[in-house]
Amino acid sequence: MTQASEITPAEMAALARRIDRPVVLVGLMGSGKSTVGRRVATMLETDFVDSDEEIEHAAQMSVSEIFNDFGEEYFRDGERRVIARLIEEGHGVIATGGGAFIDPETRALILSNAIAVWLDCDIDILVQRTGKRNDRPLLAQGNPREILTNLSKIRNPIYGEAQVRVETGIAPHHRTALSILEAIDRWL
Ligand SMILES: Nc1ncnc2c1ncn2[C@@H]1O[C@H](COP(=O)(O)OP(=O)(O)OP(=O)(O)O)[C@@H](O)[C@H]1O
Ligand SMILES: O=C(O)C1=C[C@@H](O)[C@@H](O)[C@H](O)C1
Ligand SMILES: [Mg+2]
Repeated sequence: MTQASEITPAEMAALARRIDRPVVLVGLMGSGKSTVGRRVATMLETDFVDSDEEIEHAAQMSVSEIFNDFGEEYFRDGERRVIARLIEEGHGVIATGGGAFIDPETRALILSNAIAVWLDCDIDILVQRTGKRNDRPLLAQGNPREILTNLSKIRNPIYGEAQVRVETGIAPHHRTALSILEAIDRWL
């Protein structure tokens, strides 16, 4: 494929045909899994689902309410089941919640049935992006920068098991989506 900024409709269609499994986005809170993932799906002319949204829909509660009322373990159980269903249904692009890929069962399922893409992003950028809303219960438990820094130390080696890694910096959503497609194209 030529440079991403020059992907032609024919090249995009050819890439979409070569992608024979769901593209599953993993990474820390604020890395862009939900917003950029939706763009990737639109560009590939495929469907998009978000595991956090699916859990909220199934429970008829927000992620924060589930954490507050039932605790993180209960949320993780639901997340494991929802992601197994989404993989089984074979969606085009799946945005996971930030902790989903850390669960060994979920990770094994994703790695053997999907293309996992790690959106790797600087803590400074994540702090700035996640600061806009307070709907992430883990970040409400203390200093968001410290929490994100600690999570990155624990999780980055695990996110690193994804087949594809994309460094995402300060760039428009569309540009990041193109970088993801380029990286998948190189990996395939
Ligand atoms: N590449 C980008 N450029 C500019 N803003 C971005 C980019 N990626 C994400 N953002 C912004 O950062 C915020 C968080 O992004 P998003 O909700 O997609 O993250 P997430 O990875 O899905 O997080 P979570 O794990 O909490 O679900 C949103 O306001 C989004 O618009
Ligand atoms: O990184 C995490 O563990 C989380 C990320 C969000 O997507 C939600 O799934 C929830 O807030 C937990
Ligand atoms: Mg999200």
